[in-house]
Amino acid sequence: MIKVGVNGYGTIGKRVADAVRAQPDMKLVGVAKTRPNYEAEAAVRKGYPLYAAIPEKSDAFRNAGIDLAGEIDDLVMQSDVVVDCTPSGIGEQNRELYRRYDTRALFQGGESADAVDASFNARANYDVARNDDVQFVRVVSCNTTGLSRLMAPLDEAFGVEKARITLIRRGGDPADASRGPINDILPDPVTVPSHHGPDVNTILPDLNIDTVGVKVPATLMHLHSVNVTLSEAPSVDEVRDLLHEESRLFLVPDIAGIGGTGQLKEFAMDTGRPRGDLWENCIWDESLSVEDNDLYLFQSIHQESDVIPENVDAIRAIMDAADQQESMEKTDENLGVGLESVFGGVRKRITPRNADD
Ligand SMILES: NC(=O)C1=CN([C@@H]2O[C@H](COP(=O)(O)OP(=O)(O)OC[C@H]3O[C@@H](n4cnc5c(N)ncnc54)[C@H](O)[C@@H]3O)[C@@H](O)[C@H]2O)C=CC1
Ligand SMILES: O=C(OP(=O)(O)O)[C@H](O)COP(=O)(O)O
Repeated sequence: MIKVGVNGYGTIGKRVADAVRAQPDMKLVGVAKTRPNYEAEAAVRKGYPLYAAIPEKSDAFRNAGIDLAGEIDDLVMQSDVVVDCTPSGIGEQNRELYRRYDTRALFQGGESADAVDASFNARANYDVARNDDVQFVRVVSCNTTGLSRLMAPLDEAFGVEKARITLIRRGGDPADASRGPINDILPDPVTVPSHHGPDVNTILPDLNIDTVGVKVPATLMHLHSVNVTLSEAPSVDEVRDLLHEESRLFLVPDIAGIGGTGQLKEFAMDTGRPRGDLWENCIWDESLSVEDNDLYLFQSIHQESDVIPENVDAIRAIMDAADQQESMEKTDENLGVGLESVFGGVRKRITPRNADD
């Protein structure tokens, strides 16, 4: 049983805690929070032991009538792995805390690749974390996760000569009132190519990829406009069959009448997904096209949740507790990953194409 702590219980942390609890081979030791807000109350209601992320603020919890299981050092001591889900840049400051107790830690995409021993995506480079020398692993950001999951099977099956991606990025998360834009479209980053391509290269070092990003007044999901020049010239059906084999790629059937990210989220909520989460890349099936060697498609990424199954797999990988296929299938099975649309028939479970290597 892998003992897991979560440090930082916000958009990502609360989802990681729920996903860990759903795994039969993991025990959620507890979650660390800075203040007794509505998310702390939810953690208590779920029975998650609560730890003070900042010891000096412990009294705030007691004054709010919330019993603490301890302070952050106690959580780190009791955990085999801590999943650090603090705001961008804070994780790096916590490395010494984890080192002090020789506790392995996962960081999120807001941390620098230089701050860790390895950057991780379960489908593209799972084994990179299965090394005794690896104490700190970064689960790459939602956009990099979505791009790595798509490029890995395409490169394995057809060879990728060059990928060119335009990322239409949401301005902030729905619950994040401090962000925008409210009424603008921003080249963001204005420098091109953007940081996303090099971030994908922390996962797929040899991939020839250029990305550009814009930010728009939306909160629900990101949207990628994808063009990939392949070494071969597959048919659209060959590409469709390949993508269908991946449990974390959902081909949105045209018959479903899902015209955008709002209806995608509505579909997720209608299917009963917790918080309306979409752990999978959502690729519009109708957008798939191949012109000679050039593949085109649109995919949407639910930034709040696509990294969640990746964190679960990274826990097993850093503990060397399972191989890629075993972990991804276990994660998918216990979390419920692998959208099965009644329109598109039951999806095949993932069998990583390099599983037989
Ligand atoms: N929200 C998103 O779309 C995505 C975020 N990420 C990354 O995940 C990480 C966390 O992001 P979010 O969950 O969105 O942030 P968030 O702001 O929703 O949650 C962060 C939580 O950490 C708490 N916190 C602040 N300082 C802390 C400290 N010193 N110790 C412990 N907890 C502390 C905050 O109170 C908050 O509850 C960041 O690196 C971010 O870049 C990655 C993919 C997508
Ligand atoms: O868009 C994201 O990161 P990325 O575009 O830098 O890959 C993630 O959703 C986190 O971004 P945020 O820091 O705007 O919340």
